[in-house]
Amino acid sequence: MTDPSRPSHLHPVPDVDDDAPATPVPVDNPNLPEPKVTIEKRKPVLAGWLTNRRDFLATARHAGANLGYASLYHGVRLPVYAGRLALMSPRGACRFIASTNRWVWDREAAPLREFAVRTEDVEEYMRLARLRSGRIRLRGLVTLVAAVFGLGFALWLYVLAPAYLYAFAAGGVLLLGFAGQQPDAPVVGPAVLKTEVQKLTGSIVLRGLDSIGNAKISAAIKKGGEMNGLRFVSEIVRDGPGYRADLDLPYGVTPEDIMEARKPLASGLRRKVGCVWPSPDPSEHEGRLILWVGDKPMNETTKPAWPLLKSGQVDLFKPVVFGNDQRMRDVAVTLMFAAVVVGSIPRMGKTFLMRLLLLIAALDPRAELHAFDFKGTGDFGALEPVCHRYRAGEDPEDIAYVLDALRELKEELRRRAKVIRELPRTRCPESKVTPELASDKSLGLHPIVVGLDECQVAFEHDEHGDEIEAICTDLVKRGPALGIVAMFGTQRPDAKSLPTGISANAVLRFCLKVMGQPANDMVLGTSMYKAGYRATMFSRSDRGICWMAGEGDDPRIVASAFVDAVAAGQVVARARKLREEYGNVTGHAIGKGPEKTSITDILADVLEVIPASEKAVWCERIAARLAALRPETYGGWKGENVTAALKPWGIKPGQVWGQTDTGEGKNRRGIERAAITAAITRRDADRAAA
Ligand SMILES: Nc1ncnc2c1ncn2[C@@H]1O[C@H](COP(=O)(O)OP(=O)(O)OP(=O)(O)O)[C@@H](O)[C@H]1O
Repeated sequence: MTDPSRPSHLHPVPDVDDDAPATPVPVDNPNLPEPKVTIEKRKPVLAGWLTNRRDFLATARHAGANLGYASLYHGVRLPVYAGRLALMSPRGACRFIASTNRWVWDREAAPLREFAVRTEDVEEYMRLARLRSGRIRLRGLVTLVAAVFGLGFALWLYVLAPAYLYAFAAGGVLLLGFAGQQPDAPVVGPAVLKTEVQKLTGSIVLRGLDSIGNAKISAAIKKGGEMNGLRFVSEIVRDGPGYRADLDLPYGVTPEDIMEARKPLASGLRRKVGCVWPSPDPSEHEGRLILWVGDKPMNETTKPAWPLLKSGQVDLFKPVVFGNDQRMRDVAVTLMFAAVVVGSIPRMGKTFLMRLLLLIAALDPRAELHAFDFKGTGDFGALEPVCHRYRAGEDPEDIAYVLDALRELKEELRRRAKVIRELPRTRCPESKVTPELASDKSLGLHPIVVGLDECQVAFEHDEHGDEIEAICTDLVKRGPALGIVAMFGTQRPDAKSLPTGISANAVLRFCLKVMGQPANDMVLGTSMYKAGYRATMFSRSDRGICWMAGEGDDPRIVASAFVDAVAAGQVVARARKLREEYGNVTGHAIGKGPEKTSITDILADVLEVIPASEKAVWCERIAARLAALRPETYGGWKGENVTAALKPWGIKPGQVWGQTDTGEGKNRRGIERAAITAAITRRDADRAAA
């Protein structure tokens, strides 16, 4: 049992002998030295927006834009303003006469004089009366002189320059109209209506935290915080377009607990959820929370332009800026030594993000680009002038092209592994491609970047899906060390579209909006949803915003830069120039495709081996004839290979009567020539329509 008289810092050691009393051991040694480490944080001399060029430009641009807008707004309303002010000028004139009258007769001091009369203070009254007569004399004189001079000036203008007189008169009318406005309905209203965003204060933060329903936090707030470790560690400051609060959470509570409850937290803070971004502080302990609350939701904040849009070159071995975080600070990505997975529901910006990553690769003149778009809409079309291999579509010949290109890459993997194995340790100490090796053209170890958008189409292909998956898994596992970066984009992140060999081994993961935990964890990695990294929290308007995992310790939210097809074309034009100078314009960019090892046109080949004189031929015979026609492609084919290859074209084998080599009559599975010609007609018509 615990001895209540024992000080709390004395804890019993485990009993060795059950009968002997537990020996108390002091835990808090009074002589334990202090760590003597004081952490100092200097406040910036100048406000952040004054020292950061981008912030300064953003502020100036914002002010300039408001000014321009206000000029335009009021400019078009000038005639209306003039009319309304003219209408109000009689009231203004009356007010002017009345106030001049009050001033001349010193009416403002009347209450004082009345007071002196009421209190029968003769002396005070006499003093005020003297003051009044002096004032009336002076003010009357001033008014008279002003009236005489004004009239004289008007007459002088009337004689010498009547146009000026009218201008002065118009100005006077407008001034009188201005004075005649009703205070609650001014003629000239604001062009830009401003709604003040509430300042973030300590009590608002505590109110928000209290509302997430965490028992430890609520108890700590009730007790006054400090007892359970809850405290602000520095004052709340402006940080980019929002406020930042740094606080220690109660013992045992982690930032992930808060990140999981962003919505109730936003409700407690009375902000949109897109404004509220709790995160851990990687440089501090596990209980430190950085709460950043933006003035506007992230998707409504204007993003800075992509720094590489107009100029610049890339070294794929170094981090390259590709987007911004919630505070609009640059976020960089290092593509080298990574395999990349991008997942989201449709229309959230997955293809744009893949294209952006391919543009980054294009700007490294050493890199070889392979871009495959199975959606077939030509989203990667802008990249064609810099691609070594490029294909858009999912027709059999497109799949055949990609397969040939991937087979080449498989060979390339083998070759690279051999080159690296044979290099001396001094040149290649870590058995992986280094920037120096990548720049040595004689070794052929330049970066290769392969992007497959809507990769599920390829992986689920009836005939070649397994082979494509095997090669891609190899690219993901061995590729990074050998300088090959493979990127996979899918709008259906499940085990079939993103095979486990790929999803489990990818280093860089980008998850735009997804609908549930399985898809979230499939893209970001196991248990990410539970840890609070949830791409389900994004709304449909959060296009281009994703969780990025794999760069840095913790996943982070990034709004990827917006580069549309036109801008992509401009970047590619620049990249092409860089590549021409470096001497790296190859393959598709100069009209060359991969070496054909797969079937390109099975229909044409089958038709070639079934002469018009034969109505139908057994599948095994077609296989033998195809092998004779193109041994490199069809060598080793059997009847079932023919059946599988023709299946995507809707051609099914039927029973065909024929004779064996020994002259015996038999019924076997075969293909009708007419079915092939019909399929070719259908295909050609579809292509013409497309
Ligand atoms: N970084 C971004 N910032 C803002 N808007 C973006 C961004 N990226 C994409 N968008 C917008 O989102 C739309 C959809 O983008 P995209 O075509 O890349 O989606 P997707 O996820 O690939 O769709 P699908 O799965 O149908 O191919 C684009 O038309 C674009 O306007």
